[in-house]
Amino acid sequence: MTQDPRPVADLTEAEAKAELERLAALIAHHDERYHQKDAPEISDADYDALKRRNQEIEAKFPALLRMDSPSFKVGAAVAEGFGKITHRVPMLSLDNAFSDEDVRDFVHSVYRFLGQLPDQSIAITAEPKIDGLSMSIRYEDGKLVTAATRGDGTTGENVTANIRTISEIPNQLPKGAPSVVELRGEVYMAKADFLALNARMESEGKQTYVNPRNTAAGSLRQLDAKVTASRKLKFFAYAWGDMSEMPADTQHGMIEVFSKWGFPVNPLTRRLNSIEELIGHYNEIGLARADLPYDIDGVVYKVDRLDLQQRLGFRSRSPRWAIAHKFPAEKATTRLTAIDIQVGRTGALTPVARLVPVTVGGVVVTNATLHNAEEIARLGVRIGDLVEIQRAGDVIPQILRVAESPDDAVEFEFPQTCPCDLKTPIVREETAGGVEGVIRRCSGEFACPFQRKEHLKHFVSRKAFDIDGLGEKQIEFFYDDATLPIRQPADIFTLRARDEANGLQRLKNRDGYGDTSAQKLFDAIEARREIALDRLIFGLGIRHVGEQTAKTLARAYGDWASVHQAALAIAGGDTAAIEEMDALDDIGPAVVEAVGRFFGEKHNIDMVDRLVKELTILEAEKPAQDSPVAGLTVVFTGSLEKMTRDEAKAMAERLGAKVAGSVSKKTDIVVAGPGAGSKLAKATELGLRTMSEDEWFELVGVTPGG
Ligand SMILES: NC(=O)c1ccc[n+]([C@@H]2O[C@H](COP(=O)([O-])OP(=O)(O)OC[C@H]3O[C@@H](n4cnc5c(N)ncnc54)[C@H](O)[C@@H]3O)[C@@H](O)[C@H]2O)c1
Ligand SMILES: [Zn+2]
Repeated sequence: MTQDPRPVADLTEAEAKAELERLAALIAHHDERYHQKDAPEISDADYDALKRRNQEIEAKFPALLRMDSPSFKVGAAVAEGFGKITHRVPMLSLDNAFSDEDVRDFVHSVYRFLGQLPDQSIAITAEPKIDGLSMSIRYEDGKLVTAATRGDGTTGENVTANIRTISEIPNQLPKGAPSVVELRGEVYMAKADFLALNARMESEGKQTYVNPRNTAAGSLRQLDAKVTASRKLKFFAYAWGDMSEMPADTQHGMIEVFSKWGFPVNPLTRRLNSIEELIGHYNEIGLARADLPYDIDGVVYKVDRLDLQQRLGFRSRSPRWAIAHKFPAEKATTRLTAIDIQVGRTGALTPVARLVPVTVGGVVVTNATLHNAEEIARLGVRIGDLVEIQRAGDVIPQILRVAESPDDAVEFEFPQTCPCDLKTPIVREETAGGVEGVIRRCSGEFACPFQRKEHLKHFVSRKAFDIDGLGEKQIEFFYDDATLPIRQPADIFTLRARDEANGLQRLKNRDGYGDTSAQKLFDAIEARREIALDRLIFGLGIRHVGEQTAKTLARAYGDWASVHQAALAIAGGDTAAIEEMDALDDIGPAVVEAVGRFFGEKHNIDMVDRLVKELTILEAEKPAQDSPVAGLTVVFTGSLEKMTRDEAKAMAERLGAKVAGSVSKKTDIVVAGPGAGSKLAKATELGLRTMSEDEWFELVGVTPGG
């Protein structure tokens, strides 16, 4: 994207025609990547540059204007899988201003259009331009009825169920609100929630997201609203569509009404009276930008009076009464002095570029992520290079390109071992997403000091050992404790004995522990000395061995001795053992390989041996082979009335059935409670066997509660 295109002034008409054709196709491609797939390939600044070039050529050669010109288009068409909603009032885009000059031009054009003299001041509202995705939410008689994305401006995606999961958006308007209200605004993800989500993705060994905007869009445009619900999306109201009645006559007044109705509105909104004030406010927001809890990419100016808005009207893709004053791309050039390897919680090794400190958009940047070895190769970056960096969406700075490479720059060699110095091999993993998805990990797992603490947290987590009073916080506390350290799982079960050796004096009377709480902790630990086989397997934190896989393994092998023997055999390369595990339902080569790798490391074997000595491991319950649902795949949906989801799942599994989260052709039975929605619809569509909760109990011959 950095190649210099030919200046517009030098283009012949034939060249301009070809260039417009190229740009139309290219921009349409990037629109689809950004709006439909939530996965842009180029930066917003580069995208905006393409649009501007297109506009400049069109301005110089008006006769060449294409029917499919990007200048007329808004967003992209509705993605597959969603219902469509036609907007009664179109959802448009905004014209952009990139300089103070552009802002002046905008204000002057407003005055000119209205025939107003410059001294008759026209109030203009300034609102931060939230970097999320716009949403139109329709209320009828006060009740939320539909919600739609912008789509191509005319038709959007029906995301009503997803929007209902956002707690900041009321389901009900207060009494007295107009009978039809189409409220519009921006759904976004706060930076902190984005970082927390990424930390979680990382701890689950999944590839992380790139920025809050795409993550918010991707989280909202989910066919399964449960995913949306888990993502903590937020909202700011700033516009409207179809309204049966107008509750105010200015932009600012409308926003105040929205706030009274219970919608979040942005606190940095101002009503201003001159170009100088607009630019002053823009500069102020620019300085505050880095510290805001959410990403913004500019300031939107809107003529405040709604009657004037109406007179000004619309162009094909944007209103004449508003403009987005964008912040410049946050780029800078600096020297790369070193590349360090950072070890994440799951052992993922990320190369980090150390930079000569440089200020980018008001923030001092000293590091930039290089993502993985493939990215280093793609950029061709070497130590000592002058690099161009960008703060993308305010999160982690990225290296865009090498600006200059001196002769004495040094090639970076990706290390063969983890900085933890265990000399355990680095494992290269390919997750979805091509070269971007390649992750290298330290295979040290429990033994790698960078990973051990996180493994311990996993070990005590709810679906593993689930020890009351011993959670993440306490692991942090005990991990580095001088007198009673917990450095590996077995240490948890020796905690009391170690304390006893000191007359039970070490734990109590400090850091919040008294007689009772210390005793309570010891009791909770004792209660878990007897543990279900699947919880133990899951608790070990073997890569790819999640809760479900742990259950499958437990059920298949029955007892710990058999699991252990099989795992050691697999580590030793025993083909029969490998094939046996590989043949299990839902278990693929990745799991078998991970088990083999885990039990191929002496430190893991020792850790497990020490732990197992402390435990009584229960045998797995054998699933009933003669049950009427043995071997079938069941989906529970809707609200169950006689059992919880967990109970339903456990019962079905006890009866030898497999419980799935989503309906597919492979589903055998769908048990639907009241309020069952899309899953039931899909089951009916696929002609699957569906039944009520009661029919389910009848089928399996169980009396609820009995
Ligand atoms: N990187 C890429 O490949 C790529 C591709 C397409 C679009 N884009 C980016 O998307 C944007 C262009 O798309 P666009 O058509 O949505 O235009 P836009 O983002 O420039 O302006 C319109 C949008 O601004 C948002 N907005 C936020 N706060 C607002 C407020 N207070 N009042 C009104 N609107 C507000 C709304 O969602 C509205 O739809 C640009 O930033 C562009 O760089 C990038
Ligand atoms: Zn390591």
